[in-house]
Amino acid sequence: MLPRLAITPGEPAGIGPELLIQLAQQHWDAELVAFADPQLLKQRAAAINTPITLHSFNPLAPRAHQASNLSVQPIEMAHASKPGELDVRNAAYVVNTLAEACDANLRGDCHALVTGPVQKSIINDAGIPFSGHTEFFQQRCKVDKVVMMLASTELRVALVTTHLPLNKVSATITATELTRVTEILHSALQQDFGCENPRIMVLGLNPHAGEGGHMGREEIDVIEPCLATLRQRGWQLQGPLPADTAFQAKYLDQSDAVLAMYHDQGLPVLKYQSFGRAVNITLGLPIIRTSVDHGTALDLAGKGSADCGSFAEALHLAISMSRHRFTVHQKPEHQEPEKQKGKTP
Ligand SMILES: NC(=O)C1=CN([C@@H]2O[C@H](COP(=O)(O)OP(=O)(O)OC[C@H]3O[C@@H](n4cnc5c(N)ncnc54)[C@H](O)[C@@H]3O)[C@@H](O)[C@H]2O)C=CC1
Ligand SMILES: NCC(=O)COP(=O)(O)O
Repeated sequence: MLPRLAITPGEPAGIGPELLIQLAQQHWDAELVAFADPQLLKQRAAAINTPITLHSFNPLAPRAHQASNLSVQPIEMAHASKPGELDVRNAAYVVNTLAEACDANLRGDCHALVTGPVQKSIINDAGIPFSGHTEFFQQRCKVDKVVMMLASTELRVALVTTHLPLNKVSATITATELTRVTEILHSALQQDFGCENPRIMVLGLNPHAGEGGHMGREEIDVIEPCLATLRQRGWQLQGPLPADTAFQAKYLDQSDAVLAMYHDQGLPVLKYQSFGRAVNITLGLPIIRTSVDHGTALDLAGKGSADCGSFAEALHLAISMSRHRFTVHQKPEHQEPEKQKGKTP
């Protein structure tokens, strides 16, 4: 099968459009379909002095990727965009690209969705409540819960809470929430990452995982009992471990994923190790969605100097996940993870 990827370049003033233009220069064993304004893509290609030929996307006519070409599902911007300059008038355009690309996947016109970075603040400034792609696609796909996981070849980190102010984190970590997140992570590790009996390392919330209740009780009251219940299913769940000492080979070598309680507990570690090579994956959606590990980098936009490594990894992962999910009775090459060393498939 020829995987067809719906790709949203994200914030037009950011680096997303030029990263996509640069990646289009390479060979891809897939069809790449940009859900974007064709004028934006042409302008950004000219700005970085890179050729691009655009073709109208036709869901009925698969077109294998050719270097310097892109299929496009045109979505018009409200206003011409300048690199590095946010424009609140284009916020609705950004959201439209996400909605159309998501719907194309739900209809079965595309096999996976790969997103470039959006500027969450400008979307909110436009009066559109938006905390992230993760929550947006959860709502659009009408599922009750999804999980954000970032993965590199060395490490996978999933989050119990995502884009939430720190002062709301503790109250959000209930037994129900933690159970649901662990279930989604466990199932995704089995289905999409080839871990037959996933080993999950769970972090505590408080310093020293609560120091026996002297530095917070969430571990004793919520996390430990929840993990004990889940272990009755035969699941391999380690923890809750103190987050400051958990990220060492001794523990990581024995786990397929780390489950962190909140965004800035887990992601700085992963990004310190793998920034520019990691992929953000939304688990629990009915569609495949991967994304970059970085933001809009307005300071670099239009210069052609931003690193496209993470965007490339997001495309590769979307292709391999599509092949795995959409090819019946065929074991693709990447499906030997129990024996492989890397954390991304
Ligand atoms: N997937 C997404 O849509 C994401 C969006 N964001 C959004 O991006 C906006 C800016 O966020 P920041 O925290 O400033 O993060 P950022 O990732 O945009 O920038 C942080 C630093 O990393 C550098 N950087 C980022 N991507 C790079 C690349 N590909 N190559 C070379 N250098 C790169 C930037 O120049 C900057 O110095 C925010 O609105 C945030 O919400 C942030 C993370 C992910
Ligand atoms: N730190 C990850 C991030 O902010 C991207 O989140 P999302 O927009 O993919 O939900």
